[in-house]
Amino acid sequence: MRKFKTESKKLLDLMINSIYTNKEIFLRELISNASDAVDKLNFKSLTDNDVDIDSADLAIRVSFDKDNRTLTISDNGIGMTAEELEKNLGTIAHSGSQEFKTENAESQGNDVDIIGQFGVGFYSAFMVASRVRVVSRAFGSDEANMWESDGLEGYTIEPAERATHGTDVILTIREDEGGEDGEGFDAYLSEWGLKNLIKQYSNYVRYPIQMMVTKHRQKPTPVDADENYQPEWEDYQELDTVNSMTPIWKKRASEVEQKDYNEFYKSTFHDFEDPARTISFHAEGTLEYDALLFIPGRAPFDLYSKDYEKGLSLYSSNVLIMEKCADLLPDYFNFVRGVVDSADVSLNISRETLQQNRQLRAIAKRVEKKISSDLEDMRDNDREAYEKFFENFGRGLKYGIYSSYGMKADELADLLLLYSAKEQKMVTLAEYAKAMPADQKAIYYASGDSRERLSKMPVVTGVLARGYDVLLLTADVDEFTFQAMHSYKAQGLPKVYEDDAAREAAEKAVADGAEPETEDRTLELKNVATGDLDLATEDEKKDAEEATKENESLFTAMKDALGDKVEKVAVSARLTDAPACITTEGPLSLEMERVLRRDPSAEAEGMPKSQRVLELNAKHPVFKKLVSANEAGDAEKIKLYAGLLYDQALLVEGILPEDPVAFAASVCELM
Ligand SMILES: Nc1ncnc2c1ncn2[C@@H]1O[C@H](COP(=O)(O)OP(=O)(O)OP(=O)(O)O)[C@@H](O)[C@H]1O
Repeated sequence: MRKFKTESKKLLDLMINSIYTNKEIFLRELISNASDAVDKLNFKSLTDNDVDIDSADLAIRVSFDKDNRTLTISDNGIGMTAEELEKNLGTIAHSGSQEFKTENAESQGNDVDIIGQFGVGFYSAFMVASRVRVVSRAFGSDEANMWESDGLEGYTIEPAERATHGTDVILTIREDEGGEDGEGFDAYLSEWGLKNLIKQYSNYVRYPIQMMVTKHRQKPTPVDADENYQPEWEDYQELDTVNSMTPIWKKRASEVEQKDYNEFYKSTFHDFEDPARTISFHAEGTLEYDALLFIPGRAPFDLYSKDYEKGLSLYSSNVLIMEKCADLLPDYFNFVRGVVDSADVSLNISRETLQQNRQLRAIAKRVEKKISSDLEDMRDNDREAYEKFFENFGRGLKYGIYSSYGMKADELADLLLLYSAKEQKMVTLAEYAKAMPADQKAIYYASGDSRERLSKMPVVTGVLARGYDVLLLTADVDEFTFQAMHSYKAQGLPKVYEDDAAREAAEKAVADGAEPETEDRTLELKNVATGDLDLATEDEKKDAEEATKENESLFTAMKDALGDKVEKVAVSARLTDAPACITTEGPLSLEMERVLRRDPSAEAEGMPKSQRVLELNAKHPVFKKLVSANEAGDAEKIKLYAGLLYDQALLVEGILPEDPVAFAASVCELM
């Protein structure tokens, strides 16, 4: 017996016990070796006239013998001589494939897709096998040899028999340890287990991977069968190609029909609906790769659960490296499914991940750009589909802005759709800004749990009455997103001229045929129910100031009656028809307070409270009643009215009075 070199022994031990996290990948490694061997012979036949083979015959075969616990991976590739067996399999970390690649680097072109590079993959067989035999006959030689080892001390090489060129790798599979934590080795001796592994890791290997599979058929009806004959069925075995070979992402988009993409999507990503969009591209440069991405037509049920795993499948030379490579997708595009395939990425030795995150980052950046521009295209050219997309996945985009504290707003803000109270449909922020009257200075929004209710709220109707649109936000995350964004940079708005002379000059220029001037403007996002909207005209402001001055004692009395429910009571500059409304000062709006309160831990942690203001409409008859009660010194009435106005203003916002019984009693008392 020849002994493994000492270093090799250590390495072998490392291989078997630590390099791989997943034992099942041994099959991927052995099939990749077989594919390399076939590829090398194919390459030779293309470059050497003496090598006469029919490339249609090149194939890999997987078979098993349950009774003897053997699994065999055969190929009719280039094979190995005794010396090559010694060099390639006797020395760990010697890669004949890497050598082949280097030797043929110049003439190689696109005709080969050699997978091997480290010279270790073969030994992963010992993770599942107690003994490995390799029977090989080099192309052009009439001798065969067998390499054999138990993966511990050493190996033997002896003459053997093989009818034609190629290699059989015969594994004696370890005994199954059974039980829940057992190794499940028996799966490597079963048709479905092997088929699944081939499909999972080696589906796109360029050469057919054949296996005898069991099929079911109806037996022919006997000639003498009468009407009582019951059809009989039988199992039979047939050699089948298990892998689908050509990776669809390597084909040009123009060569593939959408229905084929749809089929691929559905079968690969287990969806029953067609994807909403298919994005395929080929990147060239320092890092060459193909990518095929899908935007699903519906949200998977677990998208917003913590079990949901984002990621794209990463392939290298048609072999699966990682099922879900999370680094390839930002969180807000976590719904995208697809594949990235690159022969250029530097794999780590177990071929389970990459050595360099820099490469992943470069791919991820490009992938993100492609997704964004595809979404923009859908938004601009197929609004109906985009609305559906946004319904499914918009929450993630909003959350992306919020969780990055607005840093991702530049990338994501234009992908948002929001409901316009004026247009009564979903609009983008750019569309909102474009439709604004020239004097509008901010983007207005209201936030609550139903569009219906919001559109009737006095703070909303007040702003609408001034001719300004209001966005009605109804999702939990909406207002948090808007606060994180703070503002939106609208591009190409009609220029606003501060002084008349400049405006007239510009108008004249346009009349003379010049293009109207445009400008970019940063618009603050303002909640119509918080702070000062600064919408009142000079006259309105003056009226409000006067009413405030004249009724100071009334406001003090009402504030005293309401206690710490409100920060203050004041004259409103935003109400038109309603007698009163609740607004807030500071960053926390009523709606945000309500969303935060839904978190059960909020109360215990000392929930921040919004600073509420009871605003009164000085033009409303109710106000006159308050004034006369105050003049009459009727403190009881002021208290009753203050409480009622406060509760009903909250009711309009969809917030129940803190003490509904007291509220009902007050209404009765008034009646
Ligand atoms: N079926 C085969 N036919 C011909 N040569 C083979 C076969 N399997 C392995 N070899 C040779 O043995 C060498 C070592 O194989 P091994 O799987 O350990 O490494 P590799 O494929 O070169 O690299 P990697 O570790 O990246 O898979 C290969 O480079 C190849 O030259």
